[in-house]
Amino acid sequence: MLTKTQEQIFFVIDFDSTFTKVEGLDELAAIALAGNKDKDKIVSEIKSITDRGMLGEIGFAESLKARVNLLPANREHVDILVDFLMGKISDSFQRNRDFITQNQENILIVSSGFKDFIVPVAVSMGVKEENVYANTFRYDAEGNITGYDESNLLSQDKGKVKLLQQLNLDGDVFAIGDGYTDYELRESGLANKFFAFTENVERQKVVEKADEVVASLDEFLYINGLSRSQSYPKSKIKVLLLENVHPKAVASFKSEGFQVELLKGALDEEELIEKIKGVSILGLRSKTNLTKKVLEHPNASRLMAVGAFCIGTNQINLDECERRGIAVFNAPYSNTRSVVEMAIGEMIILTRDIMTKSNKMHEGIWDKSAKNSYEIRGKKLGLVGYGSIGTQISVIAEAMGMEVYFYDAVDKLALGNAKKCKSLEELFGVADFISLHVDGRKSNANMIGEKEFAMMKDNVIFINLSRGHVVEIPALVKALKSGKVWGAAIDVFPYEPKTNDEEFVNELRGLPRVILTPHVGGSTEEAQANIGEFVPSKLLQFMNNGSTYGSVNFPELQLPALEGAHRLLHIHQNVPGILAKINGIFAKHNVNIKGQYLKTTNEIGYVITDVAKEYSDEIVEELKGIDNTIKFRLLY
Ligand SMILES: NC(=O)C1=CN([C@@H]2O[C@H](COP(=O)(O)OP(=O)(O)OC[C@H]3O[C@@H](n4cnc5c(N)ncnc54)[C@H](O)[C@@H]3O)[C@@H](O)[C@H]2O)C=CC1
Ligand SMILES: O=C(O)C(=O)COP(=O)(O)O
Repeated sequence: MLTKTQEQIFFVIDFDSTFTKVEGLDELAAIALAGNKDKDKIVSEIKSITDRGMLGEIGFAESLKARVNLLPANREHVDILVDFLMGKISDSFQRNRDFITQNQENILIVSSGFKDFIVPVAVSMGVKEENVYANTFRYDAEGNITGYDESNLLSQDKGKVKLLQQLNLDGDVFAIGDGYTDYELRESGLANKFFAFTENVERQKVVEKADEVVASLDEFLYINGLSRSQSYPKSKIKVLLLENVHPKAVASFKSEGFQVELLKGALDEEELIEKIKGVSILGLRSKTNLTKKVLEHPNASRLMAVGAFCIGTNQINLDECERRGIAVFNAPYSNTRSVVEMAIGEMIILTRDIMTKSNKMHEGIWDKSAKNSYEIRGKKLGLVGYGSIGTQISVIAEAMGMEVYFYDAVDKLALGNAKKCKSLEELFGVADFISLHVDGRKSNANMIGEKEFAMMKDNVIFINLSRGHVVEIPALVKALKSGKVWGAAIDVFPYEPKTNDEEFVNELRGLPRVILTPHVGGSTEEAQANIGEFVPSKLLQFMNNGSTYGSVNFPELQLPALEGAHRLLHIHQNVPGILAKINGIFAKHNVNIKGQYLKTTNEIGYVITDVAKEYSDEIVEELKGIDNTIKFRLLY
């Protein structure tokens, strides 16, 4: 029997779908029935009985009996289940193992599941075996489950209530769970509070009855001011991901406990203003414009970080983000290779006139001839923009026997035998192929128009996989129709549909020898998966320890891991004296600084201070109150 002082709190925690992500008995059925032709039918029958029991639609004793009767399981299946459940412990429980071990005297697992699989899992997390209250299976001599101990209170209707009555805990009782039977502890007056736990399942009927709804154990600990691994629960931090970013990105944020919403398409300004409300982390690709209007709207006031799940960041008002203390990250190299391969492939397709030949074949026309068909070997490639993509194309094109020329706005080292041109005019005068790889900065709008096409050699092959606004489409159409441009491959357009449901409208449609692709230069499985890992890792480093390494608009700081300290992040306008004021506050309160880092841009300063554990709310308020403060964050 547990007896505690009055101020003590007992944490009565449910197991299935709370401590672990799944329902143990359902999983046991799936394991036991593996290979059975009626598996799906029986498992879904068991699941539906579980759900009805959880919602209080049928009595618990009836639901348990019905489920165990349907279960052809044995000891071996239970062992397999234990291994499986070890990997299914709820993420927020795993994060807060310390809380469990430190409070093991007061943590009770009260479950209508079975000790046979609960004890090993709970004990592995620091729960005391004697504090696990659950049913036990009965087995026959061969180890087959034949039933369960029906005298156990937890196998009966209102079993949890009966058990708590018997335990007669001396202190406050907080019940945490996802099911109706957990709420019944509160209803009966045996628990002071019921916390509906929604990390794994959310049942409306249970949520409605709760004193508090907690999306994670972090949130429960935060609400109750208990020691925890996250200073602020991530389940309260909203992540909005747009433009169908890779599922890996969603998984990274979810496994850290964030509240994640993924939308398939891009959003226009008004839609984004609506959706950005309460969002702290925004993920987008090339089609969503993050404008000043969106950023200055009160709905965007919680925004801390933006991830461009692509290379280009021209769609984001980087300066406005910086002024507002919002760090922006991108994936500068993850899709480089994909663009390179597409550009090279398109050069070959166009110069062999494969589009025309293939179209004819589909119409049944066999036109075997070498007319208008050339090799790329020995031809001159002109690259406009010699950055990550341009240089990689340069190396590969040269290896394929092309002569490479390039023009870049800044002085770039020529790779291999590539030749640097001093002007666009010089480049256009010599190139048989022109491929654009400049970035999408505003000043590059309409960089290629009638005047530029006129400078090019006749019958040039023209490729644009950079940004749509770089090329004047009417001028390109004219150049194609006049024969100045022999063929073109265009992947990016001044206006691009927001989703796959919108029609693509453009004057280039229907022209011969023009490859049109829906902005897929960087859309390969490999690139998207790489980006889906890379960008979240940057965003998470920023959120978890303040590192801004790789940010495209923020002072870059790579910080050591945070150990045994509080980390205070202060973002301010870059005016004289802020660091002195910050340190003045620490000195005044006699707080020992364990480490401090400062980096500035023209616009902002970013100061990170690691302090010994003790600090007061007063200090935090004073730090936030320093003039010219933009944002303040506290981590541990
Ligand atoms: N179609 C697609 O799916 C994709 C398109 N892109 C586009 O490709 C662009 C280039 O990517 P990276 O090579 O990684 O960028 P990068 O920043 O490494 O290279 C861009 C180069 O263009 C040069 N440049 C900019 N404006 C110029 C001008 N007016 N004249 C001459 N040179 C100029 C810059 O100095 C720089 O060297 C991205 O910014 C993005 O817009 C990138 C990935 C996928
Ligand atoms: O990486 C880039 O800059 C791209 O243009 C690719 O954009 P996307 O992610 O396909 O919208």
